[in-house]
Amino acid sequence: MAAFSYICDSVAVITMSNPPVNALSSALIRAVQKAVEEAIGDFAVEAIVIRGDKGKFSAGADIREFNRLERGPPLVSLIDLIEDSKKPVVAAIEGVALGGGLELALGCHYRIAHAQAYVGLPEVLLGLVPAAGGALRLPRLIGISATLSMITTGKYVQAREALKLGIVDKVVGENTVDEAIQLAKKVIGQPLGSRQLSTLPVQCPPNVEAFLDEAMVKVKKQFRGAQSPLACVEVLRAAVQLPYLEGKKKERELFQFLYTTDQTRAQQYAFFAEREVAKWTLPSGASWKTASPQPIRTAAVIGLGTMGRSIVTSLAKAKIPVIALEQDKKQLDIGSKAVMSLLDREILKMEQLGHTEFTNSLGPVQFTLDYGKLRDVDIVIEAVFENMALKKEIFRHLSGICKPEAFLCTNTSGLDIDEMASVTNRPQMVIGTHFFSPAHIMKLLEVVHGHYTSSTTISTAMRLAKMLGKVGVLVGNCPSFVGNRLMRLYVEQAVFLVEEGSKPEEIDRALEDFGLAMGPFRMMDLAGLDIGWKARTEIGLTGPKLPIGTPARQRGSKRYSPLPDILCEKGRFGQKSGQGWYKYEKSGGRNAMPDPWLYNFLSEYQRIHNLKTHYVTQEEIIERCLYVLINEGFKVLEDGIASGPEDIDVIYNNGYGWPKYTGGPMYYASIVGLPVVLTKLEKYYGANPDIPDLKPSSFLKKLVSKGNPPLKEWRSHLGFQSSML
Ligand SMILES: CCCCCCCCCCCCC/C=C/C(=O)SCCNC(=O)CCNC(=O)[C@H](O)C(C)(C)COP(=O)(O)OP(=O)(O)OC[C@H]1O[C@@H](n2cnc3c(N)ncnc32)[C@H](O)[C@@H]1OP(=O)(O)O
Repeated sequence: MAAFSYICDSVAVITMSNPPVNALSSALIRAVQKAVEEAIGDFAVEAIVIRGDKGKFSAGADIREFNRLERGPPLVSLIDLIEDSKKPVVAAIEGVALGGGLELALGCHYRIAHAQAYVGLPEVLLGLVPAAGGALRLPRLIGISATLSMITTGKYVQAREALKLGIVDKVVGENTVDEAIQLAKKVIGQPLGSRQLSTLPVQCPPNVEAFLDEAMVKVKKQFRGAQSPLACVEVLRAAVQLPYLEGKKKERELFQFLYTTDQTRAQQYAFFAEREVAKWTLPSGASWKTASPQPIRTAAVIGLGTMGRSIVTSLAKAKIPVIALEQDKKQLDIGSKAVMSLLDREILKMEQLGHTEFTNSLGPVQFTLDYGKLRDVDIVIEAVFENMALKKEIFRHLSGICKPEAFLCTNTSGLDIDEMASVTNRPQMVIGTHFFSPAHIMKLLEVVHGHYTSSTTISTAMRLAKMLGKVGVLVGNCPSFVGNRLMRLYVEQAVFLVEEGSKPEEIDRALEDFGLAMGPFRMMDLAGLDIGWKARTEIGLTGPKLPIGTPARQRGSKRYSPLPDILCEKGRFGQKSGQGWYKYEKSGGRNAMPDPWLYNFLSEYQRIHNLKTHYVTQEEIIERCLYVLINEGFKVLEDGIASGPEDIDVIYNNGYGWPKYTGGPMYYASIVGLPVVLTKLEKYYGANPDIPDLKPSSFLKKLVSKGNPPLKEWRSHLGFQSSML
């Protein structure tokens, strides 16, 4: 770890070095400070360039140091030292300048960026605000409105957009450091006043107070429950209302407050959990370290339904040439139009951001009816609808056509990977890749490891996730895998609560107030109630296969609610039919309105089934819906379907709209306290013995009996003998 300087003509070049991302640890800050002081004091130096080692400027403050007590020299004073320098300082930005890294660059008098570099202030994603002057300098450079959008979302901005916004002075295609040195030489001796951002006025829209009030309302709505986006608006208010130095105090105060909250701890946990799940290990000893992913130069997607289209789009966005196959001309025409329209939208989005090169860098898409075209692809992703017989037929076919080295993936949300693998000539190269809709936007990829799947296949699928900009989470093969297995119980619990007297909108509101992106009833209406109905009909839970005489509200010894089936029988499929749990302005409408028809229907249903209703509190809604999900999470761990609680949390944070500021369901359980979760589950199971999913899992009980250990120790209490991974 070092920040060393060399002098090129009269320009000192200071290199920040702290692999892998040059995070600004105490030691690095100290080293940079020393180097800057030396350069300022050196008569031979007339200008300074600051760069990051190994093609990365800096990913910001070292997050790993956040929880440590010892602290080095503050980043803020280093940045002030740079800005106050009488010798011009140029930031040469390659790779990333994020958080404290961008704040440091904003302290420099000039910024040059490589075209592929990204800048951003993502502190909000860690439950914090920029606090090293970033929220005060940026609005002085690019204005309140653009700063607001950047700091409340934490989005990363590519160099060309940064140039358009005015964050950087120049974008170069190569030799960023040399260009920075040239610029530094050119500006030697020029006045620096207008380049010292802290001395400039904030660029405000007219009536800035009203603008900020409105922003606060919007941000509250958009990031329901999250504290840091609100603090971001507050820090901008301080930038507007207070002189720079006073603003700095406020920035620090807000940071200090957020720094002690549960939310920031949860978000930091979520950040590291996302990185942790990439480091998969199997009980056999195979792991991300030892397995070698194979190159993916070309791909094919089979089926151009909703999922297939967006998977093709996702591959094209990742610049992977893709062949899209459909079974007949009509489906191919419909599918190809849909894909082209998705790609057009992506191009438009990128062009609006100033990425003119994007159009040319999409992977080419070829549409075909001919399986023969798949002969040479490296990977095939089957994305036809959930029908085992059809999927097997396709896999049998692929087995005979594709080159022996080709990997065969299935996009299924819960079917048996081994059954599909068994009909191929390469079961070790078959793997589940469960995408989430829309696949070109959602970050999660559940990578499902079958009994035969080789470690090379796993590492290739995990590499694919990374190439697509997604978080891949390795899970075992069981019905519905991890995400949907937990989700089914959560949704079922919500329906039971409606039977017991609650209303869909009350349940949705309670869970949305908790922070979930969408409550279960709005979610069911959006996804389409007919999908679950079809699946339940196929397995005989309802419909003609249901044995005559089966009690309406019981399957085996378990409670069952036929409510969703009855809604479907009445043609209420959700948004697509204009009616479901809610009513909509029209078929395909999105505006969910409570439906008086449903209230009457529910009263009648409760009367027919002789149900005693009770007042369901918000607390009961949250606890029953979430704890049943969490309980299943413990069972998933016990069954060896996920290797640790982090995997479940990453799945929920990235695929199910779980509020990241609670860390994920398992982290949330650890904060509530496992003894509390256990006691509540025992209470609810006692009151509802016909819902066995409320019966506390033995792993939860074990952890409580071991004294409620912290989440990071849970894995060590799991036996590997039952691992499905
Ligand atoms: C009592 C309170 C005190 C009050 C004091 C008040 C005064 C306050 C003043 C100071 C305030 C400081 C303000 C600054 C805050 C920040 O800067 S917060 C950090 C902001 N930065 C980020 O959030 C960046 C996060 N990182 C990323 O987005 C990505 O990692 C990347 C940089 C884009 C690289 O991506 P990729 O190539 O895909 O690699 P990854 O796998 O993600 O990461 C590689 C490894 O690097 C680790 N890492 C990444 N960023 C950091 C970081 N900032 N700190 C530490 N470590 C980081 C990551 O964990 C990976 O590690 P391994 O898994 O071990 O390989």
